[in-house]
Amino acid sequence: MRHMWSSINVEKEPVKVLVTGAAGQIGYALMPLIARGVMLGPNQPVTIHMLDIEQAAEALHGVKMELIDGTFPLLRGVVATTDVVEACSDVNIAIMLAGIPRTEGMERKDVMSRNVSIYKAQASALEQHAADDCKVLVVANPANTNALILKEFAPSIPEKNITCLTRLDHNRALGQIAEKLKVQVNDVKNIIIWGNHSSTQYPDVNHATVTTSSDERSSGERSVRHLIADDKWLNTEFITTIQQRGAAIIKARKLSSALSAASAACDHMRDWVLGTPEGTWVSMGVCSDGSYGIEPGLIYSFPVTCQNGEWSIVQGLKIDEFSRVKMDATASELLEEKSLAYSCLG
Ligand SMILES: NC(=O)c1ccc[n+]([C@@H]2O[C@H](COP(=O)([O-])OP(=O)(O)OC[C@H]3O[C@@H](n4cnc5c(N)ncnc54)[C@H](O)[C@@H]3O)[C@@H](O)[C@H]2O)c1
Ligand SMILES: O=C(O)C[C@H](O)C(=O)O
Repeated sequence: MRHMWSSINVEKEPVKVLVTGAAGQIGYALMPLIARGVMLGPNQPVTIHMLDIEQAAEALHGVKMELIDGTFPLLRGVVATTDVVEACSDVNIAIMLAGIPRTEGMERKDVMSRNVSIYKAQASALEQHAADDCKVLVVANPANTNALILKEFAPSIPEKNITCLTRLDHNRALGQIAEKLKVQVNDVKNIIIWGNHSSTQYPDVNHATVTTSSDERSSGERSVRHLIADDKWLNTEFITTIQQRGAAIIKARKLSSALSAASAACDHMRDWVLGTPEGTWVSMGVCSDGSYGIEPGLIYSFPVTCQNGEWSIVQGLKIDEFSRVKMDATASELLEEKSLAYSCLG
């Protein structure tokens, strides 16, 4: 199988991008971003493979018509199908949105029994029909555990190619810090989301910095914790705001987040494929190798940098006692979710 990422042709071959659950609300926000080059870059043609279920086939066809009507120069083809084999064939990237979202009052793991079975079934389709180097991003909830099930039921897909979305939480945390400090969100970096995309996740600002505008005596990066100078807020309200942001959006919209989720999915894939900027890390749910004492094999959100299409966990960060307790609590929840998932699968 050819390796798409090393291509140096001026006229690049299209990358095949699978979007499952494509007739849903994240799909509707995501598709134009992919077609415009926001995910894979302004010079990378794409073919989009959209998968949904039979009941959504007509709506899926409507999205296909809109993509054609969008006259996107990078879009070289659209497949709209309810056939999982056709959808997965030779895809280089898979964005997995398929599943039911939670509604008000539910935790994300409450949709487990419906959603994990989709990931078990679609694991083998991806394993058998996707390109060998296919990069997979699981967005549907419970995202970490769906990705874990996909990994376990597709053992020939390299573990490093299966990830889940915690970039939305990461971006939410950047947004809250930027609002608090009244700075540009672009100037804030190196926040970390540890653990599960759930209400036990731990948004950690201990290594985060803000690029301050230079004056004669000071320029460069300053610690977020130092600039905010309010440990009580950082250790309580900030953390719960990020943990509960998804629920707050459901309460307000009566629907779960979609435009921010689609945007975060693009950020995740773009950085994975094209690389993170020098000196910047991002959060991704990836297979633990035991770093920071997290059980190997769990899909856990870590700080990562990406280069040449590969992510690596940032090593050597100092972890204080407060952080350790929170990182372990979210790891414990993931272990519980794993056994719940297996009991749902029978
Ligand atoms: N990780 C994150 O940060 C994050 C953020 C937002 C939403 N989510 C999750 O993403 C998922 C999608 O959200 P949404 O708002 O687009 O939901 P949605 O209900 O609008 O769309 C889901 C789509 O999946 C389809 N589907 C269901 N079973 C399928 C199957 N077996 N194969 C193919 N398609 C199937 C449905 O028909 C529907 O069109 C939900 O689980 C939601 O909770 C995760
Ligand atoms: O919270 C949800 O259920 C949707 C999504 O995971 C989110 O974080 O917005």
